[in-house]
Amino acid sequence: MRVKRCVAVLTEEQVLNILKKIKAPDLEQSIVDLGLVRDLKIQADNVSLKIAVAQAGSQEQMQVQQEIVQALKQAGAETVGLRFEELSEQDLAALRGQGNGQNQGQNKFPSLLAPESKTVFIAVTSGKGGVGKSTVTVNLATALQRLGKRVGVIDADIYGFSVPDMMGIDERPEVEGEVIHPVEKDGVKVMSMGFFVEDNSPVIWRGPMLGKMLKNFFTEVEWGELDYLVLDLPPGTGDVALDVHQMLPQSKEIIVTTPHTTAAFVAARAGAMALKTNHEILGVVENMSYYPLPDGSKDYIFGQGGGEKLAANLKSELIAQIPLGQPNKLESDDRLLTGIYPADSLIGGLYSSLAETVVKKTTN
Ligand SMILES: Nc1ncnc2c1ncn2[C@@H]1O[C@H](COP(=O)(O)OP(=O)(O)OP(=O)(O)O)[C@@H](O)[C@H]1O
Repeated sequence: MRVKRCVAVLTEEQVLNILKKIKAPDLEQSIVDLGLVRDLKIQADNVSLKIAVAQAGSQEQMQVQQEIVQALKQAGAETVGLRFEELSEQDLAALRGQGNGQNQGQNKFPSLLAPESKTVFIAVTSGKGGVGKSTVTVNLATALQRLGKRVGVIDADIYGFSVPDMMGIDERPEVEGEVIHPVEKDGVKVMSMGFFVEDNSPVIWRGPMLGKMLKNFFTEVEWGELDYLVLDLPPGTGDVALDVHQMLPQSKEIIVTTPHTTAAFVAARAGAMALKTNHEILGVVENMSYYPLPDGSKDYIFGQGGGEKLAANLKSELIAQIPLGQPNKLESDDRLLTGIYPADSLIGGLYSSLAETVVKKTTN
């Protein structure tokens, strides 16, 4: 009798995670981080992919081949279709440079990823889009800067990079030789994936490419000394979130939700990932909590309790409840209207309190 094997269908994320552990022979870095995995396709329990190698047909290639097939079959793939393509001399030289990127970076300027770096990383995440993750990122960063901290922001939300717009940034980073200088706005240093997109055209970047970009943001960008680096991650638990978890094991997290219970339920997944990867959750920020009425009462338009419930679920704390309100342009302020709330507004004050809480929680 023929017994049909019951196999789990792998997702792209799972496959990339498995491949991440496999190193390119003479580059000493993961084939995924180096962007050597191409044309990945998964159909039922068949996985097919192309790998770029230094030298086709070499002993190293065969070794990588065996490692990949073995790892994927062990994880449940029935068949693994592997093709190879040879890297050009130019690509190879660039990758060799990148392989040592961290060391080169350390020679050029101290890397934020160096073990002696004192920078506190805070990843701002959410379960779904549109809950105000970018708004919280830029306003928390600004509030920390107002407290006198040296602050940087990385906008890694590739599907909706809104940080430059929210901060009123029109310029691009300056590139000097091999060094990239972040854009500085109101004392906050900013790098955004959006700086590398022309005319707001849609970008289709695959996971490994994103990871590479993000890594370059740490190793090729001269941040100077920073007390805090706040990262705006794409919503959900995709590749970039995973990259950040792996690249920044010391990163702490803030989870943004709205009071709506469904939003909080979805956000719990992002929180569960943080817990699973041992990232400390600083707390939950509930955004759009209520609409403040002129008589001082509150209208809970989107319901109540989502933030509280999520915090309890994650054994964390609700560290801010931000009401609905447009960041107003001050009469005296002739700058463009941005997404930053003025320090003396109700919401600006709430962000100051949030920044104080964050400082308290991250200072020993
Ligand atoms: N408290 C608030 N009151 C009023 N509008 C808000 C508030 N918070 C955010 N917004 C607005 O809601 C919209 C979505 O916010 P934002 O871009 O910060 O969300 P997001 O979670 O980062 O979304 P995405 O992941 O899709 O980029 C923006 O237009 C923003 O100005």
